[in-house]
Amino acid sequence: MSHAVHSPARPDVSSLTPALEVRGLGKSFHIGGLFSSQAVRALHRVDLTIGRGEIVALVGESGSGKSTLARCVARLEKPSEGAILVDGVEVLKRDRFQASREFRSQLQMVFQDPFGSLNPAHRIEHFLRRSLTIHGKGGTRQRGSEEQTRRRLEELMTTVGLQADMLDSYPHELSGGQRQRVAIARALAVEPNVILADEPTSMLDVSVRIGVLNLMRKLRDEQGISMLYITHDLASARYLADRTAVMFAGEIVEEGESLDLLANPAHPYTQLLVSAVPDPARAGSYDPIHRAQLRQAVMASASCAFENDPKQRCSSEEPVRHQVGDPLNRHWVRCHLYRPRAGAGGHALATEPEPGD
Ligand SMILES: Nc1ncnc2c1ncn2[C@@H]1O[C@H](COP(=O)(O)OP(=O)(O)OP(=O)(O)O)[C@@H](O)[C@H]1O
Repeated sequence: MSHAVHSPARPDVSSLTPALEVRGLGKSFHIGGLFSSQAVRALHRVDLTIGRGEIVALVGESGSGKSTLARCVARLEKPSEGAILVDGVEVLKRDRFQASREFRSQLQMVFQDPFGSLNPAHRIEHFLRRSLTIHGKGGTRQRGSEEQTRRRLEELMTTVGLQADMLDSYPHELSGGQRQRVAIARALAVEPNVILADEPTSMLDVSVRIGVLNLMRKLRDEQGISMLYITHDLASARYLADRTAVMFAGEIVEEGESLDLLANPAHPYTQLLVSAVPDPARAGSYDPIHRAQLRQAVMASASCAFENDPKQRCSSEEPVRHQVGDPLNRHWVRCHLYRPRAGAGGHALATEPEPGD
């Protein structure tokens, strides 16, 4: 795989109002039945910004909170606290119905399962036409003749790399990769500024994954669409995303330019994830047994499994952000163990306690 390529024509995203901004987002789920006071904290003080025409990958293991974040942003879940700004407008303060109408024309979600999201009784044309007429820009009913609508539907199919005559097919006549392209076309019909893609390739054959990733990249480069790309797969994050954010136990613990972050992971959890990716350049470095032990320690720990400190500072004191290396890489980490390495902007995990500890 090659690395994320930035088109020279793309704007400097840092100078514009972000397409999506999440501030201090928290979400707890009540569990254990009616009389239980137990709750699971799925998200905690999550801050995330996606610039215009930028793809940000959200990576982390199962249960880390990635889908909950996407579902809160898509307003499929109600966050317990925090703010969500789409194009600079705070959406949680808006009337729910109004916000959801506006929302769907600005922000679309593409789900993991290309099989479950299309009703088998309808032809492909039905799904795209519905998005176009109900949610498309220009009001509840898209203006224009039937001929124009059909042309637009064909154009959408071509944009996602499908033949126009597949509009007349049923979902079962398409492959998984083709169905996921239809799901993307359906999102595009609305002309959104932001797409939230939750594991869009994880149920696809390896051979067709790259095509879907390339399509997402094309939509960013040619249409300036911003994306939150949720994945377990670090290699695809490096391939596709401008920046990558790492989620651990409901918090974003590290974030930076994808290439820099994945080459120089600063948080022990990110290092754990990176160590699980077989890499020919690190021959012999992947030890599945060691990785399984580390993972078990992470999952079993009530506090931070990485903190080899009896005082468990993480449970009493939230770690602050530290910049990692060159500020241009916008790479930061939140970990009590982090110590900047003296000199060339590198980093290291502390092996000795901080002064005063
Ligand atoms: N509706 C719910 N009720 C109770 N707990 C929930 C609910 N949805 C999510 N959770 C819990 O919130 C945490 C985060 O789950 P989430 O699905 O967001 O993780 P994820 O990183 O997307 O995992 P995966 O990659 O497996 O989808 C988990 O502990 C999960 O059990």
